[in-house]
Amino acid sequence: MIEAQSLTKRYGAKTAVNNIDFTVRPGQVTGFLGPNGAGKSTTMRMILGLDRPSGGFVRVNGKAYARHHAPLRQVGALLDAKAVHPGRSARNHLLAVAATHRIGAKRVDEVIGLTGLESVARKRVGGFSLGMGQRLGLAVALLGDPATLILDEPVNGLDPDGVVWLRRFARSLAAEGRTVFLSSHLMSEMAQTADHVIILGRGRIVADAPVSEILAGADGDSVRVRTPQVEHLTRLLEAEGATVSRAEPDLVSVKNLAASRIAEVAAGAGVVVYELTPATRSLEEAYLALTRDDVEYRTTQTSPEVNR
Ligand SMILES: Nc1ncnc2c1ncn2[C@@H]1O[C@H](COP(=O)(O)OP(=O)(O)OP(=O)(O)O)[C@@H](O)[C@H]1O
Repeated sequence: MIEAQSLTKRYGAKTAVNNIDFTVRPGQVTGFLGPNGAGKSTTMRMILGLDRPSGGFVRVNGKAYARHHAPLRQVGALLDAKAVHPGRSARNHLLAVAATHRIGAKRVDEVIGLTGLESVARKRVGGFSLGMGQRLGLAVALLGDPATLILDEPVNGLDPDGVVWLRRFARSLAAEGRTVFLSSHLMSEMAQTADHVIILGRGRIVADAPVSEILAGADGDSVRVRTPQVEHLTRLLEAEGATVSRAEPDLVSVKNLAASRIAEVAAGAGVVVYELTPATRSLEEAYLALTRDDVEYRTTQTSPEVNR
């Protein structure tokens, strides 16, 4: 269980995490989502006692991380998979970390098996691919058989098989009753892995809900309408009870009105329409809509591939 209250982190004038409250519960996978720079890593670092909050607090399994006598046995974390001595073998690296907590070689070999590292366990970590490095990071996280796992962007660098493996693995850890908290900037990834998501935008929580709820909310149908007479058509459609939001200078998204009715209204008023496309909003779009105002560095591309 992870509990944050009024958790805040400021770096000079910049507020990276702004007074957030949340609880991550055992027995399920909780996804931590947000665009780059939203504050996910900073929050995870505070959970793990690597950064001091400027305000508020966060507890893991009932206590601040630093107050646990054997933190590896409470919390397993995967933050930066590259932070490993390159000359050591994977097994020796695990043995070295295990020794700090009086964890024996038997458990080291167990986690090697759990993470599928048997064939490379005696190879130098320096030659590992990113995916193998991620598996090794996970093996370290699991050494103490912790009740809580915190994984920062764990699918980064994994090949498609690795992604499927990690997804199943995260779910099996949660099924054992553990708290599994993993970050990602991809909603589509979380939709397949997490039971619950907490979405961060510019240091604030913009959603904290079961994935099923976000999916249900994402299914509102809309119609994309491209026209050079945006203002005029918007007024006409709103008079019909539609909700119209502007996506681009000449493009609107229309809800609560059928495409056929939009066409009739436009034709009746002599409004030129270049495009009229009924669209079902994908989960990815729902996520983008939630975080639209919170992206620090925006590209000019606005419509990602539909991805569910
Ligand atoms: N040590 C630091 N000093 C100053 N600013 C920082 C520091 N660490 C993070 N920030 C700023 O805090 C904000 C949140 O960063 P953070 O890395 O937590 O975001 P994130 O959601 O994890 O993003 P990413 O996916 O890019 O890692 C960003 O604006 C970042 O530039």
